[in-house]
Amino acid sequence: MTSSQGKTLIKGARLLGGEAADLLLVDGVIAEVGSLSVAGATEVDADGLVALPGLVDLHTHLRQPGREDAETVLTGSRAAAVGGYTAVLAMANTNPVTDTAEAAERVFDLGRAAGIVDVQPVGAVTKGLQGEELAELGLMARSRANVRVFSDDGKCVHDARVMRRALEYVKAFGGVVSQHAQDPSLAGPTACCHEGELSGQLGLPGWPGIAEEVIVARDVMLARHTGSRVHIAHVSTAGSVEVVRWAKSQAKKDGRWDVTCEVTPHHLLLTTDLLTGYDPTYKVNPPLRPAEDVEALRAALADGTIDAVATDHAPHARHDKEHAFVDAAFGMLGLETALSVVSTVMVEGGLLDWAGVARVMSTNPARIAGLSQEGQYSHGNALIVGAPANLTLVDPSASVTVDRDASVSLSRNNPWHGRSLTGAVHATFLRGTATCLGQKIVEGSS
Ligand SMILES: NC(=O)N[C@@H](CC(=O)O)C(=O)O
Ligand SMILES: [Zn+2]
Ligand SMILES: [Zn+2]
Repeated sequence: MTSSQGKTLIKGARLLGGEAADLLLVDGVIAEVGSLSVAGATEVDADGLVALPGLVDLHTHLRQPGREDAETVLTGSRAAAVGGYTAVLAMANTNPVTDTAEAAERVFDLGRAAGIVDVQPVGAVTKGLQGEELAELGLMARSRANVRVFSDDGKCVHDARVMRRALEYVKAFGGVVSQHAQDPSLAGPTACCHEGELSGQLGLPGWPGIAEEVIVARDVMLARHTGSRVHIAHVSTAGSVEVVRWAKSQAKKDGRWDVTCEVTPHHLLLTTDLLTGYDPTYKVNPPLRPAEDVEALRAALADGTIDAVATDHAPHARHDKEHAFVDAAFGMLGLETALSVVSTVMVEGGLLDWAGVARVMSTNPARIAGLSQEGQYSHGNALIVGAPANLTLVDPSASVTVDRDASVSLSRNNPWHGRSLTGAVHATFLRGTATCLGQKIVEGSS
């Protein structure tokens, strides 16, 4: 383990892609920033590397408890560290569902025991994700796990009355409801790809963008009505972005509502025409969309309409994924490749600078998840003296060809396999301790 008690000196990193400086990490915090030479410190050569605050993923499926053959809190934490993350929000659609304080504390404790990233459990909105009765929202919030984000992800909270009650409830403790926006009456139970010309040609039951958009529209109005916080998970259409852009412009006027949203790396780059080969690796919910939607998502991430990039890392065992397209499980891996995809699409594409990447992959997600003010467990901080030493070193010019078999995840449903991307995570530090160094997980950090 790299000097958890000792000192680490990061030499010559470009802070948020700007000026180069040395960073001294001592006892879990950034102790000094400047031109430094420190006797007895472990030195990390960061010449040419960009330093970002540790990445925060608002949307990770860790599969424990229940599907430890696909991922565990430990293996998912390793994948997160390799991907530059220092905190992840673990979705509630496990078995059993994270719908009680005890269940949330179990996930929280597994995360602390792994000790590689801060694992923050997401609480279910409704018992068993059934969409009917509210789960123990208050008890989860007051538990040791300090749950602030609630989601039935995998399922939409489709009953407007239930959504309204949930928003009213979480408002009391500054919680947020993260909505998987998909109206079940517009997206039938067999839908498995974007509804359009191609779904007709392929003979696959499609689900239309409007199934997402009507829920986004309803929920931003519920956010206004309740004065509570709605976060839209994995927005995938130009129409959703339009609704959020409108809601944010209105919210600026009266300050009464708070709407945020996230986009996944795959919806920023992959399009629905990948489905022509019926490869279930590309089967995901919400589905890959046409290029016009992808363009709108990129523009919205650049202009701040979309607040965050979140992976929706969704590991699946081979026997659940390797089926005929209609029968395969929904979801794809994302933690290890997210930064490289964002670097390729947004930075190389001239749409965001590195300060912008820090905003959408660390600062904004930390704020949305309520992790900005948690003392030594705080994330998304500026790289300044006294801040917790959660940081990521990125090599902006590294050229990587993704190899799914090099993954530390237990699953192999990797849609990026064989693709070349520009920009890669070099190292990750959690409270001053390297969890990933030279693109490798640090042995013993678990
Ligand atoms: N994204 C997916 O396609 N699948 C997710 C569920 C979800 O995020 O809706 C999963 O849990 O596998
Ligand atoms: Zn979802
Ligand atoms: Zn998800």
